[in-house]
Parts: sequence; C-alpha cells; structure tokens
Amino acid sequence: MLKVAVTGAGGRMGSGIIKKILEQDDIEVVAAIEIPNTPLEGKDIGEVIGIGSIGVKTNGAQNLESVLKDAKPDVLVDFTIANAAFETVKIAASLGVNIVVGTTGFTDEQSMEIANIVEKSNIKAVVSSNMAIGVNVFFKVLRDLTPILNDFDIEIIEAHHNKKKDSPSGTAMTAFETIADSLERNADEVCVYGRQGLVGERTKEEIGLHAIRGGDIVGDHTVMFIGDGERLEITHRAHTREVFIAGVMRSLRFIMNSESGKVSDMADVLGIK
Ligand SMILES: NC(=O)C1=CN([C@@H]2O[C@H](COP(=O)(O)OP(=O)(O)OC[C@H]3O[C@@H](n4cnc5c(N)ncnc54)[C@H](OP(=O)(O)O)[C@@H]3O)[C@@H](O)[C@H]2O)C=CC1
Ligand SMILES: O=C(O)C1=N[C@H](C(=O)O)C[C@H](O)C1
Repeated sequence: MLKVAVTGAGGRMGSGIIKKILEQDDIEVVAAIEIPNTPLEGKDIGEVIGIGSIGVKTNGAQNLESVLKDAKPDVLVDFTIANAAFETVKIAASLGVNIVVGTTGFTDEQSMEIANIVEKSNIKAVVSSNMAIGVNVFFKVLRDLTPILNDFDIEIIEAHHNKKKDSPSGTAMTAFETIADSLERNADEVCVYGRQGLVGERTKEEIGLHAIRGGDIVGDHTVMFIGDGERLEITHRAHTREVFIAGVMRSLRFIMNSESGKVSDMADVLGIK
C-alpha cells in the first residue's frame, strides 16, 4: 500500500485527490495538512470535505514535521501556494519523503532550489504545472511546431476561475518557456505580460502572455501563431479537475520506480519525452 500525505487537503485539488485515493486499492491517505493553525485542526478530513469520517485527522502545517514523522508517508502530494509549497518540500525532503508537486507560481529561484533539494536529499519527485494528459501533449506539440513557425508572432492566452491566486498560470509559463527554448530566445528578454499604453509596435522576438479570470473556468490555454494572412491556434481546455487528479494518480504509481535525486515531470510519467 502506498502511503500518501496531502497538503492543501481541504482545497479544490487536495480534497479531490483525497476522494480519488479512497477509490484506489493500492494507495491510502495517512495524513492531511492544511494552513498553519487552521481552525479545522483535529477534525476528520473526510468530514471537512463532505464525505464523512475517513479516520484521518486534519493537521495545521505548523506541525508538518511531526505529522510526517508520525504518519511515515511514502509520498507527499502538494497543491497549495508557491511559498507554502517551497517550505513543505524542504521539510519533506529532510525526512526522506518523496514528493508530487502540482502547485504553480514558483519563482525561477524556487524551482532551481527545489531541484537542488531533491538532488541533495536523493528523494524521488514529480513536479508539473499541469497533470492533464492533453496539456502535456500540447507542450510536446508546441516543441515540435514552434521551430517550423519561427517567423510567426506568438501570443499565449490563459483563462481560469475567479478564485485562482497566481497569474499567469503555471501552464502558460511552461508553454512560454517551451516556446522560448525552442526558438533559443532569452526568456527574460522576450516575455511581455499583457500590454497597456503607448507600447509601440510589436517586436519580432517578443512573446505575449495574457490572463483572463472569471466564473468557474477550470483552465484554458491557447497559443496563437500569427502570420501575415493566416494564423494557427493550438488550444487545450480542461472541463473538469478530474483530469489533473487522474494525472496525480498516475504520478503516484510512477514515482516509486522513478530515478532518485531527479525531478521528473509529466512527460516522464506519461512516457512521451
Ligand atoms: N499541476 C496541476 O495540474 C494543477 C495545479 N494547480 C495548482 O494547485 C494549487 C492549488 O490549487 P487549488 O486546489 O485550486 O487551490 P485552493 O485554494 O482550493 O487550495 C489550496 C489549499 O492549500 C491550503 N494551504 C495554503 N497554505 C498552506 C500551507 N502552508 N500548508 C497546507 N495547506 C495550505 C489552502 O488553505 P486556505 O484556503 O485556508 O488558504 C487551501 O485549502 C495552485 O497553485 C494551482 O495553480 C491546480 C490545478 C491543477
Ligand atoms: O489554479 C488552477 O485551477 C490551475 N492551475 C494550474 C496552472 O496554474 O497552470 C493548472 C490548471 O490550469 C488549473
């Protein structure tokens, strides 16, 4: 049985992951962690997420280290916010707990530090801005397509629900980095976040990133390749969080056989590198 701790256990993704794990024969939830000093402390997480008692208490993240020492999970799954996830990764790694991280909004420095921590502590890790199969095929298509359309103007648009805290989405940032990398452009120099005011004509190199927020949109991403007289648009739309949760289940089954000391991504999990 694979033992899993979930941080952000009461959130949209965390609660969905716990519900899905309960349907699996080979995976179990052994710890549920919420924000530090949560008023939910001590309550059964099943009651908190509306499915009735499952025999796992909710803990505040201020006790993360002792909770992990007691519960001894094989893997910690984190869908929270970047600064919290960064601290959680440090604690999990120091205890030799493997990690599946879907949280987005890390700075470049945090992402690099996570890779260093994983290497130094020799844990196993899957980190991905988007766990949906379709999005990871979308990234692969972008990698193949971009060099062919290298003289087209490229713009990225993402749309998400009105509760999302980070912007642009992690997926849009991964798409941007994939494209900039394929074109051998310096990501810091070519990134343009939205446009406002007298910005002048568009440069050939720039890549625009635009974020829409509203209602209950689960997650849409479009890359527009715009030429003179034609344009090609590649779009992925998530209709339900179940697609991300399915990716987490695949990651959990993949991780224990993955390489230690290295951050794997969903392309590794799906075998589409
Ligand atoms: N990789 C992927 O496929 C996907 C990634 N995501 C990403 O996952 C993250 C979470 O998204 P979502 O579930 O919608 O967000 P939610 O806000 O619904 O859930 C986040 C949860 O984490 C809790 N939390 C905050 N800080 C801590 C902490 N220090 N320790 C433990 N729990 C904490 C929050 O509590 P409180 O509400 O009280 O602050 C909340 O319950 C985002 O970064 C999002 O972009 C989302 C979907 C798919
Ligand atoms: O916050 C969300 O909801 C999502 N976040 C991820 C991101 O930032 O890319 C993945 C997905 O789009 C949903």
